[in-house]
Amino acid sequence: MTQISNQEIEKTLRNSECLISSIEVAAAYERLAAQLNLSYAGLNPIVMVVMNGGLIPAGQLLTQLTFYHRMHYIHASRYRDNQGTNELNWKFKPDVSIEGEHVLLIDDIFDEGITLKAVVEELSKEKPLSINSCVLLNKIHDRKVPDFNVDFVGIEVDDRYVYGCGMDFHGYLRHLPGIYAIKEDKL
Ligand SMILES: O=P(O)(O)OC[C@H]1O[C@H](OP(=O)(O)OP(=O)(O)O)[C@H](O)[C@@H]1O
Ligand code: HPA
Repeated sequence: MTQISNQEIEKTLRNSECLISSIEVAAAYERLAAQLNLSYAGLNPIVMVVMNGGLIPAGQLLTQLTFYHRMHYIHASRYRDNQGTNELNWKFKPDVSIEGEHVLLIDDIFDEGITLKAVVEELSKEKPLSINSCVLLNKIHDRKVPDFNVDFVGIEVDDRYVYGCGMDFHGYLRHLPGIYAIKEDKL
């Protein structure tokens, strides 16, 4: 990923508005953790972080989990091929057996749903006992993939390109503790 100068990044930050504050995000993590703790009590699942974006939400959630679990990760990215079709590019497939296991995927955002749907379809071939997904954000629009839904959602977000809390702006700004977007008049 190409480097962007610090000045350009600072300009992006000046042109950004906060859509969801770090306080609201922290409250969403608490709510999500409480739901997961109820759903997974005693189930001893494998928690799979969907890299890169899932890293920060997973880190924030894991310390609040009260059920015993093992943590692994997968690395998959969406890309549009030259036919305009959405494909999933597997960069790292799980190197553990998930057969007969409860699996919980954690990602940052459910946008069109291409990534999580494809990941769930692929991992389901290995016959896990259950496979569910959890995201910090669900983006509200009517372009979702058919026949798939995410199971645990922290916050609904407007249909804008967002960054922070794991989500990037040209590879940067994943570390921001709130959710940001470019101001409408600066687009
Ligand atoms: O619901 P979708 O429309 O599939 O979009 C959501 C996915 O897109 C982003 O990943 P991306 O492929 O950009 O890679 P990243 O995690 O490295 O940012 C994000 O982290 C989700 O995994
Ligand atoms: O709004 C978004 N921001 C960052 N990454 C994303 N991947 C899908 N949608 C988004």
